[in-house]
Amino acid sequence: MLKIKNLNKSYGSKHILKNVNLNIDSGDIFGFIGKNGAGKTTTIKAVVGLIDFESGSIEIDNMDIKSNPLNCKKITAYIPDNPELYEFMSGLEYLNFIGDIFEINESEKKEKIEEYSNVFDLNQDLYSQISTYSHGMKQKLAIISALIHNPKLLILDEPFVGLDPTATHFLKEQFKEMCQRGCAIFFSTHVLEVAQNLCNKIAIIKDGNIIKQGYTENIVEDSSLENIFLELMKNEN
Ligand SMILES: Nc1ncnc2c1ncn2[C@@H]1O[C@H](COP(=O)(O)OP(=O)(O)OP(=O)(O)O)[C@@H](O)[C@H]1O
Repeated sequence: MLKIKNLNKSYGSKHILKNVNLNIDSGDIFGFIGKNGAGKTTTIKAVVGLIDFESGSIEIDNMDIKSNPLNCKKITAYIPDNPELYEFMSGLEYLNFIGDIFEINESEKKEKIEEYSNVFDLNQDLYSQISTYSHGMKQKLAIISALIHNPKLLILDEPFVGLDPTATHFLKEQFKEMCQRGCAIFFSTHVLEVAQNLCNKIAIIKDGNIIKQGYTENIVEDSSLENIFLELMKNEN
């Protein structure tokens, strides 16, 4: 569903991503792990078309993101770590707006908005202006806006930051449900416990290099992801 091949990205003279190769299949919940500044957000931004890159290729559902950007975006949902929403809209207006962009029919849109705003406990606040929302409420709204259009590929940057325990629980349940329907989920996180328990596959990036990638159980074996991660950070220095 998402194939990143030999991706290289620099900011000025600083080589940030160094031949990054990642493969995320339908049904995967794929965790992307690395220290601050390792290159996670840069990779994600390249995938969703927010930044250009010098070499390599990115394919979503066998479509190249550079030659077929619109069709890639139609099947992808992206939730950044700090969602910038239209603050002057109410939550409901925003969700309707996103639903219309993705051409969801009226009855399905209404049903999905109701379902997910209940699940994420945002139904009471849907008529309030987004400018009055807390960080966590904005995060929930961004998540709902991604879920209502049923993406084939869901990409999230640090999705659990700022979410309360109930919303965290429901998001994890949604991930499992979506991956059972064949959706591919790719997210960055610093919460290694969540990654270990939730993700069937994991990649670890250090200084722009993928230093480990594969099935979680094969990476962790009888240790813990935290131990493996700390060990890898030591070894690679
Ligand atoms: N717009 C930019 N201009 C110049 N350098 C940048 C820019 N954005 C990111 N970088 C650099 O690219 C490197 C990777 O940053 P990135 O945001 O991808 O890290 P990250 O793994 O997501 O980190 P974190 O866990 O802290 O979010 C860092 O050295 C950062 O300083």
